[in-house]
Order: sequence, then C-alpha cells, then structure tokens
Amino acid sequence: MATTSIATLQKMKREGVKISSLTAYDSSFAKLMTEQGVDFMLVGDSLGNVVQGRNSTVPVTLDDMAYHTKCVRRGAPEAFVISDMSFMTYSTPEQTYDNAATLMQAGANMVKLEGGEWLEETINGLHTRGIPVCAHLGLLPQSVNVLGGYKVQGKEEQQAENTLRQAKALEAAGAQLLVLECIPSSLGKRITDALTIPTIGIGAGPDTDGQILVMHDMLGMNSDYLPKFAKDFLAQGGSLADAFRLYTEQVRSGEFPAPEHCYK
Ligand SMILES: Nc1nc(=O)c2c([nH]1)NC[C@@H]1CN(c3ccc(C(=O)N[C@@H](CCC(=O)O)C(=O)O)cc3)CN21
Ligand SMILES: CC(C)C(=O)C(=O)O
Ligand SMILES: [Mg+2]
Repeated sequence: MATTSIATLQKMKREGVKISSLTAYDSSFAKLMTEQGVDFMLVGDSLGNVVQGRNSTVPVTLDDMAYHTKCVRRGAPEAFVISDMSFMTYSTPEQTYDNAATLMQAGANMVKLEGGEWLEETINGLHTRGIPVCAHLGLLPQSVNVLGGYKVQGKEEQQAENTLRQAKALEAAGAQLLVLECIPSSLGKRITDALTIPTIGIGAGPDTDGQILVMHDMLGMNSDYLPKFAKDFLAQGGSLADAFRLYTEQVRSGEFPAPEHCYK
C-alpha cells in the first residue's frame, strides 16, 4: 500500500475522496487497520479512557503518549501517524517544541493540539521548525473540567462564528489538518468549505473531508455508553479485519456518518 502523507490527504480533499481514520494504541491493531485501508491513525489521548480505564484524558502523560506512539509505529512502519499532545504539555511555545520533538522521535508524523487562537504562536513555531500540526476545535475533551461535561459545541450562531474564525486563524498559523469534534453538521460543512486544509470530523456531520472514531467505539466495546456519533462496525462486519474494511468503505461512500450519528 502506498505511504500516506499530508500531501495525500490534501489531494483527497481537493478530489473529494473522503478520508478514513481511526485511533490506534498498539502495534497489532495498527497493522490490521492499515492493511484494511484506513488512511491514517491517531494515537489519541483517549487511551486514558479506553486503555487506562480513567474517566477523562486529563491524567494522561507525555510518556504515555510516547510509549503508545512507539507501539503503533512498530506495527505500521509506513503509515501516517498523528499523536495527541497530552494535557498541559503545550502550555507555552518552548515547552511545546520539546514535547512535540519527543513524540516525533517516538514515531509520529504530526502532533495534535486542542484549542483555538491562543495556540497561533505555538502552531506557527512548530510548523516553522518542521513539526506538522493538526488542530482540534469544537468539543475539547482536555477542557472537560471547564466545560462541565462532554456537550455539543457551536449550537448558537455566535459560537459557530467564533469556531469558524478560530479555524481560519489556525490554518493561517500553519495547521495542516483540523479535527472537528461534536458540532452541528451545518457548522462542520461551513468550516470545511472555508478551509483549504482537510477537516476530520467526529460527530461533525457528513460534510467534513474525513472521519475519525475511537477504535473501541467502532468495535462496540464501550458497553455502558456509546456517543451518538459512534457506530458498531464489528456487529456488521463479523471480524476485526472486516470491521475496519467496512468502516473505510462506508466513510468513502458517505454511508457513514448517517443522520443518526450527527447533531443538528
Ligand atoms: N471511548 C471514547 N470515545 C470518544 O469519542 C472519546 C473518548 N473515549 N475519550 C475522550 C473524548 C471524550 N469524547 C466524548 C465523550 C462523550 C460525548 C457525549 O456523550 N456526547 C453527547 C452529547 C450530548 C449533547 O450535548 O447533546 C452525545 O450524546 O453524543 C462526546 C464526546 C470523545 N472522546
Ligand atoms: C477523539 C479523537 C479526535 C481524539 O482526540 C482522541 O481519540 O484522543
Ligand atoms: Mg484526543
């Protein structure tokens, strides 16, 4: 399989080919999902929830992220891998450069940071120093204690305009990819249309340039509670390989996400 790069993802946006991505935390799953056509993987700090059994991503450390990034990289030597910068590892630009370097040297191709305009200088500094950046707007799970829960963001028109403005600012600062989490489909479309960089949605509607899900959610493993945007592909696929293959097929065809996975 051809090696994916940021250039591949840019081309997919230009040509209207939907991007399929999943979180990955270990080598075995990274290998399997890459073989089934998943375009890129995110080593998400959601590992705090699904691997470590915590109730938020706040306790996850940079060492945790580096460890799982190494595991994923070993399973998929040619894949495009993004690693989340964990809580409070990107508070200042200087601190961010050191910590991002640790993740890049662990095997990441790009790092992801949660937040808006306050990150402009940091993103520009990373980009200038050769570290590609994925931004993340909408619901920011590392801010769950500020938000008071995991809620849909950008429902009011003023909030929506604010998010759109931040998206443009982060693109201008050098972000090359943007994750949009838990926002109305209409806002997902507005932001996607306004940017030249690809947008990757999780609960952001069908019109983002690509989709991402937490692997455990798309395998139906989150037994107590599944977010509205999740879908169990193992139930339909019958095997892990088929679940990953079906997911990519349904993202490509636009069958996923369906209206029941989206916010109005
Ligand atoms: N397993 C797992 N899946 C995830 O998607 C995920 C994690 N863990 N951990 C980190 C964050 C937390 N995330 C979450 C968690 C819950 C909702 C959720 O329950 N959303 C409500 C919105 C309700 C509303 O405001 O209307 C929903 O019903 O979908 C959303 C995102 C996404 N990330
Ligand atoms: C939900 C995705 C986008 C994420 O940031 C994570 O898995 O940590
Ligand atoms: Mg994350």
